[in-house]
Amino acid sequence: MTAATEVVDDAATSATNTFYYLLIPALVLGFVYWKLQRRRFVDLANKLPGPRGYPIIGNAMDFLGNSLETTERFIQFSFNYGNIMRFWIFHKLVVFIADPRDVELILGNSTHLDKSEEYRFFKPWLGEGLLISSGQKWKSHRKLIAPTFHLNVLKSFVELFNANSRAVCEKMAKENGKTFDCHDYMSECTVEILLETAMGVSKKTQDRSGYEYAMAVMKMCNILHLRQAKIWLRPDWLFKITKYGKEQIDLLDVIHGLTKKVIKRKKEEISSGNKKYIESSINPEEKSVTTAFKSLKDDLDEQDENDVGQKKRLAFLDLMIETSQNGVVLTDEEIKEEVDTIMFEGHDTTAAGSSFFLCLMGLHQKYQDMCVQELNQIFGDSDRPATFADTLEMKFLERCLLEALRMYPPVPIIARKLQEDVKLASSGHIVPKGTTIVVATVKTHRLETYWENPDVYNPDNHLPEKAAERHFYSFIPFSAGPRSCVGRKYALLKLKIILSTILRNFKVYSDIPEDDYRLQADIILKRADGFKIRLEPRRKNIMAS
Ligand code: HEM
Repeated sequence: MTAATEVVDDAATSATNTFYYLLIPALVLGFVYWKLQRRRFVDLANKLPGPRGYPIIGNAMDFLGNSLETTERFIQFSFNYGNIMRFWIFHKLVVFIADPRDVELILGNSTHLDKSEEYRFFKPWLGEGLLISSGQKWKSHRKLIAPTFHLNVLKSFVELFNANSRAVCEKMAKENGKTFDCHDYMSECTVEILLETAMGVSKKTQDRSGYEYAMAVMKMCNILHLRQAKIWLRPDWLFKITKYGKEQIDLLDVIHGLTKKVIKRKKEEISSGNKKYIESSINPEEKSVTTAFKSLKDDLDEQDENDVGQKKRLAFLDLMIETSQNGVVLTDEEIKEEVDTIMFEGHDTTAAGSSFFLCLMGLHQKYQDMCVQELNQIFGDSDRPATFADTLEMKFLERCLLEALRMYPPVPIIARKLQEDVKLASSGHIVPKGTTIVVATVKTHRLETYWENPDVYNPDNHLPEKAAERHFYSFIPFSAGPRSCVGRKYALLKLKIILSTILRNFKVYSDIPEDDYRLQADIILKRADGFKIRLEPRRKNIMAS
């Protein structure tokens, strides 16, 4: 060995030694810092009220069982622990909140826009669509999609809402006098409406795939809920080899099959020069589908209020395809993700909301009669379709609908990942950064401090003077703040037309008292015992006319 190579070797050895001398303290320091942070995290977490857990697994056992059992267990927990509940699922901290003052800190703040990790189970289905995307992608897509639910666009859908409402009445007329589950009818109807309106696919080109799609979505929601509730189904590699993993592949075939077909047809239609611009303007008195959420203004209100003059607009899928064709960054995959998102969010929520409404009308005949009285005043003896202006007159029906959404919010919880520590306004507790925070809408809507007799169905809870007095975040069926539901106005308008059409045609009965409802949160809140109702035609010839 030469002197020169010895010098080089010595230098290398000393560099290696220096590296280790620096690395080891850095690692130790890093570990100590992580430990201190973790200790702080754990200390803060353990100051929050919640059930005692076991070493290592924490409260994971509380999440075992089917979705009906876990929903019922969580309702019981919420009685025991009040408005803040802490759970450990192994090392992961999950905190449920319900007080509107705390909810406002999360939903009203644009720091906490990122969805929690649990939403990743939606990815094989919805990809990076609006519901789960984050950062710049979410921001730019929201800006693109929100105007496709502009009031002008919604007004142009009224005719289709009417035609489909009438069609579902004709289908349900076959159940005359029998007790049946109305959810499947509502589900199929809302899928078909979405296809015709937001997707612009004409009825002539539709087939039974709407029904098959709705049924596949229901089963997918079940699987997604199971993945959240059952810890062993969480790791992808384990999930894939279970029967649920295999079933998911088949269900996604049906779901994506329909969305791909819809996009293909729309592209063909547009390339044959058939682009449907919507031209209409809003009268000042028609500035909103409802005034129910006017204290919680969001981007949807701003776009309607700031609208001046007559503008050409495109419905959702037309705009998506035009944007992509104009070369703005929107890939075919992104279009598919957004179509899947709108199809899911837009149908299952309204199907559940309308089914709860019908059961409640069946149970509370007095309120049903009052709705029908209001409808008689609007329509008299005529069975003409509803206009947009008519829906603004359906004030009592709207209150009945809002009350159904209060007691049985179709989206019962909303989860976010905390981006920084949050000091809760209700108790002063600090919830540390990194926590999965769950807004328990279903509980917020039943707090005695904010609602008189919260377990009693009372449409007067939504009288404008009562709503104005209440905390704005005490009624959040559509979430609130920058990440509120983009389809809120669409949903309310569509529901008013479907439900008023049903009540004009049928007297609705339901015999099961609310105390016997078996609630199940399969992502969307449903009744495990089924949405059983009975119908009786109001006029003999109504469906024949
Ligand atoms: C009664 C009917 C509906 C209810 C109760 C409802 C409720 C909600 C709620 C609570 C959220 C927030 C979810 C979360 O943050 O995890 C949401 C988001 C969303 N909803 Fe709805 N929704 C309804 C109907 C609709 C309709 C008809 C559409 C579309 C046609 C729609 C499209 C969306 C989209 C795209 C999002 C994600 C928005 C974003 O993250 O920026 N929803 N909805």
